[in-house]
Amino acid sequence: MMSSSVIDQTSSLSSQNILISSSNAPIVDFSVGSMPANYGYDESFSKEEDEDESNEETSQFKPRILIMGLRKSGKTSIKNVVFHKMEPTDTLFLDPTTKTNLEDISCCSFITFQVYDCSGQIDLFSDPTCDYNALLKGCGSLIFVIDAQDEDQYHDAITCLIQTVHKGYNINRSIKFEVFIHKVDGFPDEKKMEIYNEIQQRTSEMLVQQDGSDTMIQKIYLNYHLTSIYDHSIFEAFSKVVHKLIPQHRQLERLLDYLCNSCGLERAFLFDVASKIFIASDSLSPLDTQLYELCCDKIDLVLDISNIYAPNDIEGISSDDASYTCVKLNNELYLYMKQVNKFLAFVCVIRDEIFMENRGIMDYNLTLFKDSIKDILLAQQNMSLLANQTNLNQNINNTGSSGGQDLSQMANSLLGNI
Ligand SMILES: Nc1nc2c(ncn2[C@@H]2O[C@H](COP(=O)(O)OP(=O)(O)OP(=O)(O)O)[C@@H](O)[C@H]2O)c(=O)[nH]1
Repeated sequence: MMSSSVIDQTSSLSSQNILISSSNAPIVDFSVGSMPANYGYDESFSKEEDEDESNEETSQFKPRILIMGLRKSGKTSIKNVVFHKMEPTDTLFLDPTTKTNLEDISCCSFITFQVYDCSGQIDLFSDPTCDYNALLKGCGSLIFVIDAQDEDQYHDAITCLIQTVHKGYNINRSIKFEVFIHKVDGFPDEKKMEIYNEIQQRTSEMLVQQDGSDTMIQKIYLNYHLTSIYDHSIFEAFSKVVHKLIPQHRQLERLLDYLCNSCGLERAFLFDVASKIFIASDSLSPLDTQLYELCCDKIDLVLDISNIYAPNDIEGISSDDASYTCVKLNNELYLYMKQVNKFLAFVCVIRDEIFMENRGIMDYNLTLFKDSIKDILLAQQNMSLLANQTNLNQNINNTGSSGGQDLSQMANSLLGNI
């Protein structure tokens, strides 16, 4: 219904213009080990020689997401679809996970976190080979996946969730529990809401029952999402999980609010291009799922075009100031996309008459916006550096060894790239 014609591709469709010139892109310290190279992740960003060493040391400061759930609930599929661009239908052939996998995901400058994919085949809490204390201690968010298509297993899944919440909360009070009521594709909306309410109600009742009061349920952060890998709901839910782990999320939201107000935008997003997780969106109106899906499709379209014109060495989309892509929808709206840096893209929806009027203002404001993002990145890296320094000082105090050289190496690798 809303399809479209590309009215203004990047400056021209030569591969040089579509490709990001890495020399112009703001270079930041990313570790990208787990991401496929052809989704905009420049090897040269991550494969600096001494970076591995510093990544190892900084990895302990990355927020961690733990994915848990009963067997066959869809944990590995979620991870692969969101972070590895696996086609949903290919997940039908996935082997069962037999041990907990730790994976470093460094989607963009803001998200550097780790995902633990726990095996549903073994009970984490009774497995002697798994140090669940350490696992939960460093965990920022725990995603618990419940298979909504398997009504017979609801009870077991909820029992396991309650046990997990109890253990998790006792080990780490700040952990955020996110329940993915998964595989809801094919269900009508009423059925989805029915399952949602049922699971939420049963979980609350059992938590109160086990705890003997409602004290715990008032204190824990427990949130529910309806998800499926066959539509955008999994990306939306993961985005919401990630937002809570980004300390600068509110600042980014406010930046987008300013941009919407000053340029007359209907909606604005800051996307991680590779995963289509949106890092932030303006807070002026509630999230419109249809618009979000259109923006995701827009990213796919641009990546596809880029792949055609630069199939071998595609590393992203042009991030120079003059390049942007714009698609006119058949309802007087434009979808506008501009790469902010190697990993992040700004995507907005704007009315056509306002777009024509405000193009100059938009170009100017987007230049400022890109600079602000760079400042936020720098601030984040300084904070990581400070955290590392504190840790090193603690190590020095504990072991009596000198960590001065390590620290200066780390500082160079973190800040030298900006
Ligand atoms: N219909 C539907 N099927 C899904 C969805 N997500 C995953 N599946 C299917 O569920 C099955 C199990 O998925 P896995 O990702 O292997 O499940 P898991 O939780 O990692 O399983 P274990 O390795 O046993 O812990 C696969 O056949 C997937 O194709 C979904 O959103 N909708």
